[in-house]
Parts: sequence; C-alpha cells; structure tokens
Amino acid sequence: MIKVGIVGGTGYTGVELLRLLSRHEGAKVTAVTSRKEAGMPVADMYPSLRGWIDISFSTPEDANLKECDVVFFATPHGVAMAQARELLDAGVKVIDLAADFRLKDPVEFQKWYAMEHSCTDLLTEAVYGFPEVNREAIKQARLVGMAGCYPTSVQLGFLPLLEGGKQWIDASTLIADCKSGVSGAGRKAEVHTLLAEAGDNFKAYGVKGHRHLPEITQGLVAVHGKPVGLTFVPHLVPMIRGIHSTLYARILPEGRDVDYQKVFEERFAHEPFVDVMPAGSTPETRSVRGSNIARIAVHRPGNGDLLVILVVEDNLVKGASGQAVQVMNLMFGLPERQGLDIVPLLP
Ligand SMILES: NC(=O)C1=CN([C@@H]2O[C@H](COP(=O)(O)OP(=O)(O)OC[C@H]3O[C@@H](n4cnc5c(N)ncnc54)[C@H](OP(=O)(O)O)[C@@H]3O)[C@@H](O)[C@H]2O)C=CC1
Ligand SMILES: CC(=O)N[C@@H](CCC(=O)OP(=O)(O)O)C(=O)O
Repeated sequence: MIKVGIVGGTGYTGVELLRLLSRHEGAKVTAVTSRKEAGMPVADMYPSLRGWIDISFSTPEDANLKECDVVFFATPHGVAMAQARELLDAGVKVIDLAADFRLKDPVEFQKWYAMEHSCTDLLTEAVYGFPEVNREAIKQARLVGMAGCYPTSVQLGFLPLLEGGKQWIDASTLIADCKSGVSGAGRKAEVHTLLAEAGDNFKAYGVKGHRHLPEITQGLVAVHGKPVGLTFVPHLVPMIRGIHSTLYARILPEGRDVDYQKVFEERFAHEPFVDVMPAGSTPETRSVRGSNIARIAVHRPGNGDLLVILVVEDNLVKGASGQAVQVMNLMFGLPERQGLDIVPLLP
C-alpha cells in the first residue's frame, strides 16, 4: 500500500485528491496538511468524506511527510519548490499540482509567476505531468510538475494536429477560446468568485497574457518540433466545475484531404481517459463532471479550411487531482485506471 501525503488538503484540489484516494485500493492517505485547520478531523470539515477518510489535518511541520512514499502539493505556486529537495533526498516522490515544475526556463517562470525559482537544479529532472505525451518519462520520475487545467484541455485538442512536425494546419495562428468554472480559482475567498460577482455573469480575463500561455506553448513546441503561435483567451463562467475549450486551427493545402475524425480517433484509441466523440458531437462539461475523462469533438464547418475542436474536462479531476492520481499510478507501476474508474455525475 502506497503511503500518501497531501500538502494543502483543505483546498479544492486537495479535497478532490482525498475523495479519489479514499477509494484507491493501492494507496492510503497517511498525512494531510492545513496550517489553518490543523487538528480538525478531515470529515468534520468535509462531511462527504465521513466513513472514508479517518485522519485529521496536521501542520506541514507535524505531518511526517518524509515517512510517505509520495507527497502531493495541492498548494499555491512556490510552496513545493521550497520542500521538494528535502523530500526527494529522503526517498519520497513528489507530485506538484502547482506550476513550480512546469516551465523549464526559470526566467519564464519568474516573468509569469512574479517570484524567483528557488530550486532551478530540479527543473531539468522534473517531468511534466501529462500522460498522453510523457507516459514513459512519468514512469521513471521522482518529481512531477502536473500540467495545468487549461493546458491539459488545449494540448489534448491540438496534439493530433501538431505531433511529429505535421504540416496540416497553420501552427502560427492557433486560437484557444476557453471557459472555466469558478472552482478553478481555488477555495480562498476572493471578490471575483463571489456568487454576486461570478453568478449570472460571463467574462474574459488574462487577455493580455495568462500564465498558462507559456506552459501550453512549451508543450506544443515540444511535440511539434517547430515554433507555435497561440492566442489563448480564458473566460470565467457561472458554473462550479468544468472547462470547455473551443480550439481553432486554419487548415493548410497539405491538410485539405485529411480525415480529421479518423486522426483523432486513432491518436486517442488507447488512451484510457480521452474520449473522441462521434462526428458532429458537442461535448458538455457535465458529461465529465467528477470523472477523469476528457471528451473531444472535431468539427470542420462547411468542409472549409477551419478546424474547430471542442474539448471538455473537469478542471478538478482531469485538469488537476485525477490526472495527478493517474500520474501516481504510473510512477508506482499500478494500473493507470486504478481509483479513477468513475462514472461522471449527472445532473
Ligand atoms: N482549482 C483548480 O481547478 C486547479 C488548481 N491547480 C493548482 O493546484 C494548486 C491548489 O489549488 P486549489 O486547490 O484550487 O487551491 P486552494 O486555494 O483551494 O487551496 C490551497 C491549499 O493550500 C494550503 N496552503 C496555502 N498556502 C500554503 C503554504 N504556504 N504552505 C502550505 N500549505 C498552504 C491551504 O491550506 P492552509 O492555508 O490552511 O495551509 C489550502 O489547503 C494551485 O497551485 C493551483 O494553481 C491546478 C489545476 C486546477
Ligand atoms: C478560473 C480560474 O481562475 N482559473 C485559474 C486557473 C486554474 C489554476 O489553478 O491553474 P493551474 O492549472 O495552473 O494550477 C486561473 O486562471 O488562474
């Protein structure tokens, strides 16, 4: 049984890890931290976990994290990089849900996250937590920087079109028009996520530049092997969970005769958590709610030169904690689907 520690167990991704791991037959949560709620039983704060999780929050100092086999950081950016070295030296594997180990270039990290990277020596070793591209590297990794929520959906949608340097679409004019539910902003109190601000409202943000832009670009360039130009516009929509990404790509003459439905179906045929829907489908965020599945539909309106790819995921599951459990399974040689065979929740 893998002993799991979670730093930041009171936040939305932390409690989602607790929910998923409570049913995992190969792993047990032995330590979970909160600075503000230390001493409180997890089930007192989250009664949905009564009968499933029987431990209390500890301070990060008291949590005996070095006795775990793996520690998840479900914390704000900057926390994992301060503790990763010590845990790795103690033989503990580390999975960071924040962005500390996503960007390979520390200068880019400082530019987008407004903080200096405190352990740049680990950036080379860290593996990007995106199984559909990095599965083999993840299996060997001690340290994984999980893909972000928007970056997971956008990269999944563009992957089959760009991988291996394909020249079917104009890679310099990609567009990702993305919408997220408010749980994407975390549980901390902020004015813009109040019901009276975010409810019955729909707005774009980060249009000038969002911190996920360099992460998505880094990933797409790595699979394409050539420069990529992306316009990424996130929006906040009045729902709790879910991301809906509408992606646009201009087809080049070389790509006019390609059967894109077939390309997507073949690319993801063996992926346990990516569902390519039948031609003409319009996936809904509620069709993946609570599950680790991303659903994709490919459209070519009027059989013209523009491809429209629709991707939905649950930001807290495939966009965060579910994908992190998928990565843990790979790192420990467990079946990839273990603990993640979940039917989405409707309505
Ligand atoms: N929400 C989402 O959809 C997604 C989030 N992520 C990333 O996951 C991480 C967590 O996000 P989310 O769960 O939404 O955040 P929340 O704000 O909901 O929770 C943050 C958690 O971290 C703890 N924490 C805060 N500061 C520190 C610190 N300095 N040291 C130790 N613990 C700390 C908090 O508890 P306490 O203060 O009591 O210690 C709390 O449990 C973030 O980096 C986020 O970017 C990734 C993908 C999707
Ligand atoms: C709605 C909302 O605010 N979403 C967050 C992204 C979610 C998140 O926490 O980002 P990571 O995946 O990088 O961890 C944002 O735009 O900053």
